[in-house]
Amino acid sequence: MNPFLARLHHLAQAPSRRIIGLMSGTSLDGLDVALCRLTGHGPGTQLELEQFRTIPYSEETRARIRTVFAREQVSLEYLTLLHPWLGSLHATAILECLDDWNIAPAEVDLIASHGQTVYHAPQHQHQRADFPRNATLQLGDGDHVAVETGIITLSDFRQKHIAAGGEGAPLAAYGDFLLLSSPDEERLLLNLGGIANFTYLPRAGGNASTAFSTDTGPGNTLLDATVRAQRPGMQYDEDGRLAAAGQVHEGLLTALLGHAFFAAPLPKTTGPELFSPSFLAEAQQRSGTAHLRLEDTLATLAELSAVGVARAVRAAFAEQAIPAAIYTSGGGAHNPALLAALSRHLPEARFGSTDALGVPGDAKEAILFAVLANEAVAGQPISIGAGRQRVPAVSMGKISFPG
Ligand SMILES: Nc1ncnc2c1ncn2[C@@H]1O[C@H](COP(=O)(O)OP(=O)(O)OP(=O)(O)O)[C@@H](O)[C@H]1O
Ligand SMILES: CC(=O)N[C@H]1[C@@H]2OC[C@@H](O2)[C@@H](O)[C@@H]1O[C@H](C)C(=O)O
Repeated sequence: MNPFLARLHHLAQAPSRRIIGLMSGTSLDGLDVALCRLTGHGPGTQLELEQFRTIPYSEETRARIRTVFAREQVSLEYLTLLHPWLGSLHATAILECLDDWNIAPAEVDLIASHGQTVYHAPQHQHQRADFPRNATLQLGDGDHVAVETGIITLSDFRQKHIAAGGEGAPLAAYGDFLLLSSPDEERLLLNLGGIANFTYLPRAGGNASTAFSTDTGPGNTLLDATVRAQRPGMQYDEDGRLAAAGQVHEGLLTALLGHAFFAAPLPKTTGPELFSPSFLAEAQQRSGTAHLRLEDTLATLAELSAVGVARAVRAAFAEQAIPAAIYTSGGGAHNPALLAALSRHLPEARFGSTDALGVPGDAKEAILFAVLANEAVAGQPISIGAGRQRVPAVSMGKISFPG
């Protein structure tokens, strides 16, 4: 037997596994590295987050990713070169973290690598009759991660979800369901990343098929792009100070909310391919607001993110009451202007952070991929939200051996 298969066989039967989850999201701020000890599998999964770090991307790395990121047309040579280069960059980041944490690669069982999304193309967004399918592309080849770290690596998690009928995202529901369901309350878990999404969790032991996750629209992506364009050197509106100093412009907000995405049925996914600077520029032109003060534009964009969330939440529950408990995660959870807008649009909800549930918000997405790898190796194919999501039970992630 291939010794790596024997190792996987052993890992699958072990009571627990030490797994590094990796995530680099649409904000391009860096690579999130979560060292997890996962005990058991399925609804009994126990998480111990041993270490977590974000390795910031250098300006050069950001520029390289932006050369292809969310662009309809790119150099095929550049894309080909970027794929292994990013895999190698991620491997180096892992080895640096392990060195700092005084952990040898041989003491880690698996790596779960999301890769870098460079293009997300659900059918409702690309609308091409010649390719009537959902599609998504993540770069950072898993073989390079495995060979350079010496650790068995699972990668490219989204393709199976698409092959089975989904949009390849959000996958959050799988990890949220296994780690954060509660017998005491139904919950919404709201991730405010570049794109915002939420997971609905019924009470643990209730009707699991009602759990699901959906994107809701922009989280920080338009806020970040606007700040970067108008304040060179600034990456984002720290603590939402600029947005808090502005006024929402109703004309611009209406123009932005006019896009069909906001009225589309759930679940749905999106990305910066749609919510781009040109999406904003068109809405500004239609509403005659191109010369608004930066503060007012940011206040309006924070409002847009909050209204997107509130509309999707209300659409999910129609005439019924929404779950009272909403737990936030992701970088936008650090933005008081965004949180204030959310509270205004969902006044009946009680907002907290997933930190209070034992899952630090900044690490949650990286942990998700460790959970998916744990299920692929030691668990069963999982089905979440059969009622709404209509994706049959799947195991996600492709396996790369280090040799
Ligand atoms: N103190 C802060 N004040 C305001 N905004 C903040 C703060 N800290 C982080 N952010 C926002 O969070 C962003 C990073 O969020 P996060 O790392 O969750 O995104 P991501 O994982 O790349 O996105 P996605 O979940 O869409 O893939 C920053 O670009 C910024 O907009
Ligand atoms: C295609 C893609 O990378 N989508 C990301 C992105 O970032 C947030 C939102 O858009 C979400 O749909 C997804 O990531 C999380 C981890 C998910 O799949 O749940």
